[in-house]
Amino acid sequence: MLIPAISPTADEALALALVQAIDNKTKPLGSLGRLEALAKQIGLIQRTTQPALTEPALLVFAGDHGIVAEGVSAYPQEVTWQMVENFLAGGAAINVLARQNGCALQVIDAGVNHDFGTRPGLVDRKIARGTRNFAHEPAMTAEECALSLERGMALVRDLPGNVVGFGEMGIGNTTAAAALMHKLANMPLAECVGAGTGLPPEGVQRKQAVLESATRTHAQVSEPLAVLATFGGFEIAMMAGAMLQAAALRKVLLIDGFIVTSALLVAARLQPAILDYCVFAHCSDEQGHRRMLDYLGAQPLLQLGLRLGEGTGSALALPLLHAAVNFLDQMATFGSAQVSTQSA
Ligand SMILES: O=C(O)c1ccc[n+]([C@@H]2O[C@H](COP(=O)([O-])O)[C@@H](O)[C@H]2O)c1
Ligand SMILES: Cc1cc2nc[nH]c2cc1C
Repeated sequence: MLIPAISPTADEALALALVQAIDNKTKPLGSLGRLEALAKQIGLIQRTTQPALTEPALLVFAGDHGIVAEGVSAYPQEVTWQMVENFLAGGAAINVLARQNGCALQVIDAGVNHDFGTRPGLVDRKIARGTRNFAHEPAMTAEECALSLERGMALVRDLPGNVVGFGEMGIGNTTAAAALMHKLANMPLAECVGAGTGLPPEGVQRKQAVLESATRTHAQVSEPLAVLATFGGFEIAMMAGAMLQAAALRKVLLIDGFIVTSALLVAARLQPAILDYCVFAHCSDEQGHRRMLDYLGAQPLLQLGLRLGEGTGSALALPLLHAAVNFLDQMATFGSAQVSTQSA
């Protein structure tokens, strides 16, 4: 498997030109706050002082997890395929938000434990019907992990636009994501484990005990792809591949919540420059997400108390990307509007 090359976006001359263009707009210096940093980032990604967003797409990857046999989620595994059906019928939160924000939605079966048959609208990239239970054995083989990454990369090569949002669905995947965080960001499990879909405190304790035992079982695993294969999910690995390809193609990546960010942890270990291409949509209420973002040096745009997944944060942040690009494109400058500049 070939991991695509990703170049840092740094370009001093272009950065200066972008800052000048932003500072020339009819507003007090810096007064558009985070939108200014966003406009600069998108300009650097697209290598222009006139960035534009085309055909944003949201990819929602679904997969099941063998670790659910240990009782680590508040919901049963069949919710994964039932929610996939809901996505296809247009009735989930992400359908509403993607529609509202003019974002195309692709739903990908990365490894759901269900036979969907031929379902129009569902992108079938199924690796297997769920991962193995990593309490006892690695969740995937190295081959399954590599195939997941490759399928994610191929999906993004076929996308027309220059913005890709990421989302996921998978009962049990906050347990997988917590393990990835523990191993890849080197944080104590207690800081990585949260309530997921809504475990009560005893449930969170149980989840932590399951993870403590599993990480002891696989204590020798440390290399990022081995960590991904041991603890990850098919949807997480496919997302990591899709993210790497999207950054290699200089697209803007919209990063959603706890699980999507855990896929980025893997991708960033393989290609650190990927972070230049990432816009962090929001900070999830899942305990652990804030620390995961801090570890990556990421500043999320929104904090709305969301803990849903599906790419809902990504979809909600898309209008802010449009705002950043539009002010740079459409605002008058001090010169063109004949407005006086700062006096002192
Ligand atoms: O995105 C998040 O931060 C997030 C936080 C908590 C839960 N989720 C969603 O809930 C599911 C995983 O929760 P759990 O408790 O089954 O591990 C999965 O479908 C995720 O999309 C998502
Ligand atoms: C109903 C439901 C919807 C979801 N969407 C993402 N994760 C989810 C988990 C549950 C339980």
